[in-house]
Amino acid sequence: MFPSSDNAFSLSTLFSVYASITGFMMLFRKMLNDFMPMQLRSYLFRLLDQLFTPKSNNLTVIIDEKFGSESNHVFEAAEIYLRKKISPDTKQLCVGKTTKEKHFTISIVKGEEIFDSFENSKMKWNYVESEENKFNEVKRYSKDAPGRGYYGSPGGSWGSITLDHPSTFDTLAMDPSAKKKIIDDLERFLKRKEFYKRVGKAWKRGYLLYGPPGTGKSSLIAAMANYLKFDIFDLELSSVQNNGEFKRILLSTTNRSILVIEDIDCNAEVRDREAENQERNMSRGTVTLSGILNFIDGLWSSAGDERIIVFTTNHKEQLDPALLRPGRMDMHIHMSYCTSLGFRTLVSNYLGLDGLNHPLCEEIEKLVDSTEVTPAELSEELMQDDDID
Ligand SMILES: Nc1ncnc2c1ncn2[C@@H]1O[C@H](COP(=O)(O)OP(=O)(O)OP(=O)(O)O)[C@@H](O)[C@H]1O
Repeated sequence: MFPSSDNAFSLSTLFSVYASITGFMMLFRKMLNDFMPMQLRSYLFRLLDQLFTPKSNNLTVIIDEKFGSESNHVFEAAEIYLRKKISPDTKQLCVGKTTKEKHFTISIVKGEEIFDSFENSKMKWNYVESEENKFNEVKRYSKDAPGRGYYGSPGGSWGSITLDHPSTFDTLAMDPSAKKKIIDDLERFLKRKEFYKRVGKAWKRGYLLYGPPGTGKSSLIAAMANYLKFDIFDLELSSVQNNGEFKRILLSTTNRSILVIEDIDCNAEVRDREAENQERNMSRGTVTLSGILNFIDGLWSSAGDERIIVFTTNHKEQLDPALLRPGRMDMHIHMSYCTSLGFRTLVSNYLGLDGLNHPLCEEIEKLVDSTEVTPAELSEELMQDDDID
C-alpha cells in the first residue's frame, strides 16, 4: 500500500513542505488513534516525530502487509481506515458476509487508487501487490489459519500463514522417473495458457495422490508449491456445511494456487454417488459428490487461471469412479513404499552421504526393496543418531 501526498498549495518554502508532512502525520495519528492499541500508537508517534527533515514536496510511505515475518498492524489499520474512504469514484469493491456475521463488509480491491485529503495536503492511496511479494513467498491458506478475510476478496474467507515446508523435488524420496514425469507435467501445464484457451478448457490441472500414510503425499504437495511458487489452499471438507459454501469458498481462492482436499476418502459423501442419490434430501447440509464434480467440471473456468487441484487419499479403491474419470483428475500419482532409489535420496538428505559411499548402503537397499517401509519410517530412523555408522 503506497499512500503519497501531493501538495496543492504553494510548495516553495520548506515550511509548507513541513506542513504537508505534519498534516500527513496528523492524519496518521488520527487513523492510529482510532484503530491501534495504545502502546503501539505511542511507539509509532515517537517514531514519526523523529522521522524526517523534509526535502521534497512529495512523500511516499510504503506500508507492507508484512513487517518482517509478522503481519503489519499499520497495514491492517490502513485497510480498515480506507473502507471509510470508498466513494462513487471507486471502481471495484469487495463485498462479503459470512454466515456468522450480521452485516455486509465492504473493502477495497487490490489495484484500486483512493484519493484522500487532510488539512491542505492531497493524499493518494495505492493498494498494490508487488510482483516481488506475489511470487517470492508461498502461502498456505486454510479456514483455520489467522487473518481470515471476506468471501470474494482475493484469498478472502481463508486465513494464511507462510508455507515453510522445506520439501522440494530434490528432497523427495521417490522414483526418479516418476518425479520427472510430475515435473514435466507441471512445466507443460504452466506453458499451455494459449493451448487451454484454444481448446476452450479451463486452465487447471487435477492430481490425485494416493498411497499409504507416510509415503509423502503432503511432502509432494509442498514440493509442487515450492517449485511453482503457487500458494496452497488447504480445504477441510468436513468443515464445509454445504455445496453453496463449498462453491463460495472455492471462488475466493486466488490464481496460481493449489487447492488441496486431503483424505477425500474420509468424507463419506464423496465415496459413492449411489449413496448420495438415496440420501439426496438428507444431504443438503453436507458437501455432495455432485457439488464437487460440478465445480471441477466448469465452475472454475469462469473464475481464474493457473489452478491446480490435488486430492489425496489412502484408499483410492473407495472413491467413486466419477471422481477419478480422466479430465477431472488428470494425473493419478501413486505414492508408495520406499524403494532403494528413494532411500538414496533420504540418505543424502539426512546424512549428507553422496550416493553409495557407505559400506552398509547396499545391504540396507536390498532390505528396503524386500519389505514395505514408508519414507516417513526411514526418515525417523535416519534422524535417530548423528553417528552415521
Ligand atoms: N517421499 C518422501 N520423501 C521424503 N520424505 C518423506 C517422504 N514421505 C514421507 N516423508 C517424511 O515423512 C513425513 C510425513 O510424510 P507426509 O506427511 O508427506 O506423508 P503423507 O503420505 O502425506 O501421510 P498422510 O497420508 O498420513 O497424510 C514428512 O514430513 C517427511 O519428513
